[in-house]
Amino acid sequence: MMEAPMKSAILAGYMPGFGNDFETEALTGALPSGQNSPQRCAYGLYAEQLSGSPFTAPRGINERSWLYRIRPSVKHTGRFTRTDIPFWKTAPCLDEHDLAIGQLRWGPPPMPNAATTFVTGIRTMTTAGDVNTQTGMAAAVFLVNRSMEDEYFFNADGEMLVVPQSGGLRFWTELGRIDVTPGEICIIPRGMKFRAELLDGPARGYLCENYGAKFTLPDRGPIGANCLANPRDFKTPVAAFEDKETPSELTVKWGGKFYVTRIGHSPLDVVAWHGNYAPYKYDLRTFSPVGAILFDHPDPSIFTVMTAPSGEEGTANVDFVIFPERWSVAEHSFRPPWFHMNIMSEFMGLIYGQYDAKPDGFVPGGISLHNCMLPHGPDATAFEKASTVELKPHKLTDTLAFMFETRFPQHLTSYAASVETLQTDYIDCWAGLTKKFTGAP
Ligand SMILES: O=C(O)Cc1cc(O)ccc1O
Ligand SMILES: [Fe+2]
Repeated sequence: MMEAPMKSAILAGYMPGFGNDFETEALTGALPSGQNSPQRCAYGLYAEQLSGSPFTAPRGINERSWLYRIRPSVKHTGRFTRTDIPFWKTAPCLDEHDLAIGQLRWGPPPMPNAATTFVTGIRTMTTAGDVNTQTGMAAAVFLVNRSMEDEYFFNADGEMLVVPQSGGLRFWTELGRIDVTPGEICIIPRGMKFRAELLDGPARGYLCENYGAKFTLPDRGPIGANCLANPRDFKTPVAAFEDKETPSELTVKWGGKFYVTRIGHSPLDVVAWHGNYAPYKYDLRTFSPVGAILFDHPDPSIFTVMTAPSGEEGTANVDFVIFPERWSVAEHSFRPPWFHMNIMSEFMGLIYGQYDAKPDGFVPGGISLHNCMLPHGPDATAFEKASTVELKPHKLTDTLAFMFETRFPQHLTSYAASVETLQTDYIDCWAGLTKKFTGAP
């Protein structure tokens, strides 16, 4: 009998690790050995440094890559002119609407009828902080029905955390190709040129634009050297390049405004590179959750995949937290999230399945927003069930929700305040929580 072919743990086309010093070449000998700037590079390539941190940043957070490319980036920009991407908003973006504060929830925003690419299909929901002081973030959905062709983009305002919810995307970036499908995420660093192609019909998902320090892995403290997000599960693409002489346009997001320049070739022309400033992807199903194995419900920070620090210890500019499949085993405990008011502002999305605190109304592709100090918690149905259910070990299967949580209040865009899937009756999910106090113990 023929044996089934052995499946390798190594993902072809990617290099494993988080923040490693990678090296990769698409043509043999393209990468200089032992130095960054030879007098003449192999293949007639130009050497260029792309810095993701100030030159003098401490070693642990110093990030840069050396790119060996057909033309230097300066030849990928002619004169810029202003352009509009009307629904992509940037902080500060205040007073766009007159909706009162409140707990908010949306169904999946509708796919536009017009053609939308990964860039024109961004619909910003909230902005927080200020791009000019490199603090805060913006949370968006993307609704994409067309691939980018001879159209390229880079974001000078922040790194982009892409969380697909349906369909898939292929990011052709300067440093290589990343395919990302629901259950995976990818990060495209500030300044990295790319175009996005659809993999399988229209795509939708969520985007966090992080204006602050880059996402990194949280310290594990007493958890030790393993579990949560393990570095080997982060995958950076190997070098791949286009040598394409066709009329193209490059759009840049800079200071919340958009600029375009027309060029006669593809800017994705990096033949080889080395360094630690690079795009990467991560499969959220490789996250190894650690939780309460006897009683009580811990803080959701135990599920932090990545954190973008703000400079103040323990106070993230953005935390990216997931609620993955897991066993629920706590004894004599109310197992779902408790009622709470938090200083951090929580933007949540659902990739698939059901979220335990909100069995109804929070649907895949939907969004909830619980802003700074606005009370929330399990809805009445979830509360009743979790208060009375027999507490056997129970597996939460086929479920994946996430949260972009920031220290800065999240302000709604006019799109978020007016999109037809805004659930104006969200607050009613707590209406069934009645007074149970009788005075008797
Ligand atoms: O509000 C939410 O659903 C997110 C959340 C989950 C949890 O387990 C504890 C706190 C919290 O904010
Ligand atoms: Fe919460």
